[in-house]
Amino acid sequence: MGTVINEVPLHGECSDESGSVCKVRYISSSKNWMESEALQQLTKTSQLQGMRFAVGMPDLHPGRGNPIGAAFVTQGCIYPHLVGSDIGCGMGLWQLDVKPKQIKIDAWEKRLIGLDDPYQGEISDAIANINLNALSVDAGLHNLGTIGGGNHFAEFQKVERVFCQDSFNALALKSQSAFLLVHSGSRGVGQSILNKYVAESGVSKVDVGTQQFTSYLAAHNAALSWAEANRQLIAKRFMDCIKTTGKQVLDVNHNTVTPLTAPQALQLAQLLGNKACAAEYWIHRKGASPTHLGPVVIPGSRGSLSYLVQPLQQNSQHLVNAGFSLAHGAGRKWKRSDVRGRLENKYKVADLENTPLGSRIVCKQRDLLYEEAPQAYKNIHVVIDDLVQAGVVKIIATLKPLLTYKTRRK
Ligand SMILES: Nc1nc2c(ncn2[C@@H]2O[C@H](COP(=O)(O)O)[C@@H](O)[C@H]2O)c(=O)[nH]1
Ligand SMILES: [Mn+2]
Repeated sequence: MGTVINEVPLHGECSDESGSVCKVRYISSSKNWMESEALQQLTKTSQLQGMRFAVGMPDLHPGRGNPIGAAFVTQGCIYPHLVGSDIGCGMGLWQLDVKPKQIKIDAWEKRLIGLDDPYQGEISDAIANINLNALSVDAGLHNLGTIGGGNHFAEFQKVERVFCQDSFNALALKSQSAFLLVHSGSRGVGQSILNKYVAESGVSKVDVGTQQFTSYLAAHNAALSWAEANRQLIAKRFMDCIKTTGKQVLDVNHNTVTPLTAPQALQLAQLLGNKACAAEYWIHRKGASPTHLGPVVIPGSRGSLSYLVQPLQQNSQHLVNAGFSLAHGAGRKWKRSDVRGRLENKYKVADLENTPLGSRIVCKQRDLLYEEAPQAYKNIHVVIDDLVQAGVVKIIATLKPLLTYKTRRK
């Protein structure tokens, strides 16, 4: 264990403008695909003022200036642009009251209608937990219950293999059930919040305790509730379409900024040799799942397995080393703009609408169908193995895609 934790640069320490040191690491074995551009972005971001600890996950890949698949701990300030525009994007998993054997892919595909359109039903229950005033931007409720574009999706899955029966049972899961994995976030709401607090003000660093800090954080927290409500309504709409019911197994956000818990802050202060007030630590997760909120699903792509994993609490040193965070997916291997050129001559649209695992894709946008091809993603098995080697997770089960819904809009 530990051989997959790499220090960046040679001794893993960068200093910000104030001269304070930030430890920088990434979790990756030699088998994993890791782009130098992603590591450069990790190092550059770690040099922001107030940055104390930066950890790249095995799914680390380049973003627009800042990498995706990373956790950044600051002290005394936060950076809204590191959370990004899709505040509260996350993965929710539902166990359905239907068995994979009962799933008729052709019939189900036909029944998934109207899901890109605004939800016409009653939403008062769905929005009950959202602090709409705190959002401080238009609540965008016409988008609630819709997946959105990019790599967001809703996917029917079945259990491929159970690795840890005890943990599987503890979650009251049944291997004979079908599952629904929903990946979506706060849609336009998160983008509006980012515009309001960063683009419009031109300020990227927000000091803890300022009025702007209090107001951004309230909007951010309301956007987390919006995103969670969105995934719940998406799941309800999908279940309604196929006339089934189900129960939520988990729901974990991967784009957030939150305070470290008191025990985490103490552990990190020890690691950093920092005698300053540990309570001031804030952790930004951009495409990274937390390790302290129970099991998470780490998906690969529409053409590969997803992993249900349990973060390991036994060895807290491993968790602090990993920035109390996990990969949130396989991570992009190819840039969106490159994929079509690489695959267009090899695969027709019809080829991409089915996967070697036997699953079906609903995606009527030709460009998106190519951009999201499984080949564009890193190898999920290697990403998961790196997390296992780093001592931060155990595998509970793997899930296999049956039907992935992206959009019917052309
Ligand atoms: N099972 C599926 N996994 C997918 C699909 N499209 C993308 N992905 C994986 O999800 C993460 C999400 O990344 P994010 O940065 O947008 O939050 C991505 O890294 C892929 O590994 C899919 O259709 N099905
Ligand atoms: Mn996401």
